[in-house]
Amino acid sequence: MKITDITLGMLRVPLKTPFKTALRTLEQVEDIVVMLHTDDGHVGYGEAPPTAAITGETHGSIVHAIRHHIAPRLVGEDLADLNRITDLIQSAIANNGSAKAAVEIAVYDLWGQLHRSPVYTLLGGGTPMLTTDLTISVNDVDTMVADALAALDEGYEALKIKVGKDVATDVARVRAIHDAVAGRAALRLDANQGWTAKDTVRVLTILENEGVVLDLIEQPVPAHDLAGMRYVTERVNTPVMADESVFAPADVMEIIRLRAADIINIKLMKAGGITQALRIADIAATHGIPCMMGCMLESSISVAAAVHVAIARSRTITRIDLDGPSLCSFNPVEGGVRFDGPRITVDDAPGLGIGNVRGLAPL
Ligand SMILES: C[C@H](N)C(=O)N[C@@H](CCC(=O)O)C(=O)O
Ligand SMILES: [Mg+2]
Repeated sequence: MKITDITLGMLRVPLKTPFKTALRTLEQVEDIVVMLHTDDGHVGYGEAPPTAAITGETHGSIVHAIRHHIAPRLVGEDLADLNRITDLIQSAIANNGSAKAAVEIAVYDLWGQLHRSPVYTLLGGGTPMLTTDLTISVNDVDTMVADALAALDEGYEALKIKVGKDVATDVARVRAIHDAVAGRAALRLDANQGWTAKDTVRVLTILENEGVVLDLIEQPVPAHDLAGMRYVTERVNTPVMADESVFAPADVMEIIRLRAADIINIKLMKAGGITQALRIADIAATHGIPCMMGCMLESSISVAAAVHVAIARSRTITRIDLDGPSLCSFNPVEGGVRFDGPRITVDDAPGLGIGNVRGLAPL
């Protein structure tokens, strides 16, 4: 099975409600879809979201990196040599993790089709079922409480509450949701770099003293501030999770060396795809550090790939934040992973199991 062509499309899917974090507000998924075509008529799918605020990537940069740096290296390559192809992708250009991830995901999809097995089986196997949390966007207190209660009605057992705005209102947000949820769901906070280290310790000390038990606090301080992250980790009981501070395997090694965080959030778009995400999970496993599998604002093509990785590394990846497809107003993908509220299930279709993607505009 040899790669003969690489085509791109634009996928637009409106969200059910605007997605709001300390970094940005978004009303629709607008992602680049990669299709790898082979000499025997197979198609592998991948997807890249332009998350400029986090990865620095835009639509333009993703398309340029794929068309001019990555794709020319892949035509004629044989899927039987997965390692060679992933090396070619990773060494094509520095950074540009989402562009690399989209192409790599499509390669793994084809690799699974070549071996007539789901990707997770080829990565080591596991139970093809996960449970995701749901993100509660940062809004006024009443809206967030209503959103949290609606999520409970849909069966979610873990909520990822976006904070990182002004500290006093953030405390009020978490307190109100904690009281309304009354123990029916685990509560995770994600400040998306919005607080200082001292703010974070202040907020968490107030909440902890009031008896608010949190599953974790994610990326409270700016990505580069590992000293600040460590300052927080040393002073609060709530587990601290690094997100924007960890893109590559070297970043997780530094976090571990500094003891700057308790948990790592792995995302294919930060890592540059499946190969590096597996390395991060394996480094974390070696050091006994648990991981979350997370996503950007992505639809069910690239999130499907994250699902396969999370299943295959379920001993290390113990928390799942793969709610991108649940935030979308419809699923553009036929076949593939099934996203049904908090429940995610995978059938035994080869690769990622994607049959077709509806509404793709050619690029
Ligand atoms: C969608 C997911 N639950 C999430 O919150 N992901 C990111 C932010 C993604 C984005 O801005 O597109 C995170 O910070 O964990
Ligand atoms: Mg985060």
